[in-house]
Amino acid sequence: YVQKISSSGYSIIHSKRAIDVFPGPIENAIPTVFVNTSPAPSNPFMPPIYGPGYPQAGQASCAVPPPACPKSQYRSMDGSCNHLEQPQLGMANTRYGRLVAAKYGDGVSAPTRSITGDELPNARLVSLVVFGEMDVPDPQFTLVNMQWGQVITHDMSMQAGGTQSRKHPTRCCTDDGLLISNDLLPSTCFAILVPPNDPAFSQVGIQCLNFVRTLTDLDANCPDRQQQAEQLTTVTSYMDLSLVYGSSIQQNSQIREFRGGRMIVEERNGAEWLPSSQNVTGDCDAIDLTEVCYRAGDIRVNQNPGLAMLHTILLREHNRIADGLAKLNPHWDDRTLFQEARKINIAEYEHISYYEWLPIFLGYENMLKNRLIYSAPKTTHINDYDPSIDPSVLNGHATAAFRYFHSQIEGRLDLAKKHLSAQLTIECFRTFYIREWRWVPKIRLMANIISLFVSLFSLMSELRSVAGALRLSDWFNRPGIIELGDNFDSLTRGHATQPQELTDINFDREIKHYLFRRNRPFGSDLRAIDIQRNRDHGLASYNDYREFCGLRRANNWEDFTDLIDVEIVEKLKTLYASHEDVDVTVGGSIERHVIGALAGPTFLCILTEQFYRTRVGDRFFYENGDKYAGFTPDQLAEIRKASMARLLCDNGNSIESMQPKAFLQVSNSNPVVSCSNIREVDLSKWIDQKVYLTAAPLHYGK
Ligand code: HEM
Repeated sequence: YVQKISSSGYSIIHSKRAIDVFPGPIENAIPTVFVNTSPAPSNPFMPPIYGPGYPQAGQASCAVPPPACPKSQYRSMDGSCNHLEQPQLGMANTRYGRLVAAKYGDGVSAPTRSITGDELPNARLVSLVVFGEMDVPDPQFTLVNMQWGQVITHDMSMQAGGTQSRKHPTRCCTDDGLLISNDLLPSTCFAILVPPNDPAFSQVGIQCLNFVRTLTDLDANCPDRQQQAEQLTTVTSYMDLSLVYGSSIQQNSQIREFRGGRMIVEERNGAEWLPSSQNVTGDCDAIDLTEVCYRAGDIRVNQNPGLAMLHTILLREHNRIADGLAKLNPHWDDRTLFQEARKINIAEYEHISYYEWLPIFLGYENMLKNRLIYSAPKTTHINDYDPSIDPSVLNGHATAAFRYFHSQIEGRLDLAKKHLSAQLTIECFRTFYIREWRWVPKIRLMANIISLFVSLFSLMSELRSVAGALRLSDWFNRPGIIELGDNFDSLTRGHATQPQELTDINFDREIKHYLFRRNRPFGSDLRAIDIQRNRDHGLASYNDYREFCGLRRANNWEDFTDLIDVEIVEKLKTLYASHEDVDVTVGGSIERHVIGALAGPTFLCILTEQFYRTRVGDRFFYENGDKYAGFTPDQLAEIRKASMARLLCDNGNSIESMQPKAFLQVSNSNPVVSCSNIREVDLSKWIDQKVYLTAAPLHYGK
């Protein structure tokens, strides 16, 4: 068992050594192949857009927990009082947690350096040499899988002081990509320098990629700061759909309708959409003020079309539940309807995330063994809340391990229509069979019965065909595209049909050279940013994390070959001065995967630790049987029927069919079926009958 004290003072005692937990053989990873980029498209540069509301350098605040926690059956908006004795745990504007002590260049806050004292190898160079950009579709998983991952990410953390996709007001590079001279350089700058002969950026003379350091508890002068800097995260750590509801009461009140328990929506073309941003040109790369730009519980909502689509679906699900509850309990007031709908929405999301999504990433057996999920009867609570577990999001998780899944991003978003022939067959059936069968000759009846079988067959196989596609970098920060024509449903179907990119060392060109290009020929490189962020946050080395996870500490380069292919280790040798220097973001991303999981042993150890803490450190986790805050056994059984497929069915504009396992591609064992054949959560179990207080469920765990 691993028994380590983290830098924030708590010990990790539950997890077995990674080597014991994952004893199986290791799969081969895809070899790196570096493909040169195409010539730059000739789009003109857009004028720079500045606007109010961006976080400014030096602007960070520390959470102030309430002096006492009121008794509440619902989560607070800012995460406070989830832990009753330490109300600040998991709150917005608190520190990331750390598994392994920080390794700052100056021991306090400066970016990590080599053990030789020199700078670490250039982040863009590492991105180009170690990571590929091949387009390798995943054979099993759909793009919804990747997109749900980003939803979970945005729910759990957001580094302080960043603008994410929007142009940062702190400039480390000039607008034409040159480094600003040292005497004018803001202190939060840590620009990524572009190496000479860069296959993309050198074509247009870009020598510098903007990068602004994350704000820390030292910047914010937090009262309980220690000597070493700890980065702050500005959203609640819990999986509580803070991206939908906001991470403070103020944020929440700007998106809540305060009627019928509903969240604000705007109606256009017969559908309900997220409310509009109050600062269109500031929050989006809008060309004019009439362009659609959304407001939600998280400022990153507009970042890409798939994300805006899932935000919309989660918002509609809230209102769908609130409306359903209002019909069943007409005596409930707005607050009760809002909080109950929020509680159900969060529970469905947690259920989908832990039982449908995470097993794909962490492996079902691994999750069972480490008590992240249970195989329990449907009405049985799992009472594993442990107040000794800190629910904070770990720096090694958010800044290294979870970002490995940037590899799943696809640069082309398919728009999938219902298949025309299937549609025609259904129409034919409707017209002739249903309306006219009474009086048509028998022969026509026979023909129509055949047509019924054909249409059923089409339904059971595949109803979709690709009618177009969006280039990701054309639509960063321009979410309005999802409202055009039938795009919302087509994008939803597309995400449920299209393979995600294979989880490997390849990162799509759209995020490797064109990230947030804002109509310019090139943008930035997300992989280089991930590596630079690793150093900005002073993460301990790959070797340190190996050791922490119970794996063998390498004494030389060759020792890495137990988990990493020899050819990749050879590449590392050409870049890093020592095997002790390898960044965990890099080392963890090139390990061969553990069988049944989508990561190698080091990242799997960090991810497993994180999702254990996120579950067990959350007093409101949906499976808890707390008499006051939990669900009744019958309600819990309903929540456990929630699925990604049904969520998409219920909240599209007009999605009528879906494969039952939406994270998996359509196949004979996962055919597209009518939405009515996919189980739904029956809200009648929420009819106010006061049975709740008398229920005596069986309990698992303590
Ligand atoms: C089109 C999809 C995505 C885009 C464009 C994107 C882009 C970004 C960007 C720009 C950042 C901030 C980088 C920095 O300044 O350090 C970021 C952070 C991050 N991303 Fe992604 N990402 C995407 C999908 C995902 C997915 C699928 C995952 C994981 C499953 C993920 C995990 C993370 C994590 C953990 C962070 C750090 C969050 C924080 O604590 O601030 N992202 N991403």
